[in-house]
Amino acid sequence: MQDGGSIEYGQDILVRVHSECLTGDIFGSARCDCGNQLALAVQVVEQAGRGVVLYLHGHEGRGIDLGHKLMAYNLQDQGQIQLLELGFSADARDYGIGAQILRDIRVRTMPLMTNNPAKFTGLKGYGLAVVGRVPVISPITRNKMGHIYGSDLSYCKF
Ligand SMILES: Nc1nc2c(ncn2[C@@H]2O[C@H](COP(=O)(O)OP(=O)(O)OP(=O)(O)O)[C@@H](O)[C@H]2O)c(=O)[nH]1
Repeated sequence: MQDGGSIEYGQDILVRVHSECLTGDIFGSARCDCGNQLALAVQVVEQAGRGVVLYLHGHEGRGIDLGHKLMAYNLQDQGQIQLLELGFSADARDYGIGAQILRDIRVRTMPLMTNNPAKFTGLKGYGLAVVGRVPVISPITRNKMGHIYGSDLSYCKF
């Protein structure tokens, strides 16, 4: 967790709740934009002079864990999208712990840095309110570009 500046009364605190991604965050994989988004979030908080970057463990592969994510990547490479058929959820992440951590450090209302509207509902409750969304538009990755330009394989969407 990076906490830049003072939280004071916890109002309008810029927050990024980042799901762990070993391949993207640590190794800079171009299969997803996680690494770029993390770097951008840290930079935006630094520039704002105040904010929180919360790095959530247990979220790897959108909650299906690293091993299954790597299996998904292999299936992608073979041109198959079978993870849902194998019984995995499209998004198994739980934001309860993240919400409690934010509450603990006295965040109350926050503009949230995300491109995913599902995070809004996940972080409600525990006395927290999401009062706006700040898009996290990071440099496009090679694989995402492939997706935009017509590949059938959504790089992160299963
Ligand atoms: N299941 C699955 N998860 C992936 C894949 N590629 C990256 N991830 C994971 O997806 C998580 C990030 O989810 P994203 O959909 O990129 O973004 P988000 O967190 O929902 O939304 P943002 O706040 O906009 O970043 C990380 O935990 C990554 O490890 C993939 O191909 N399949």
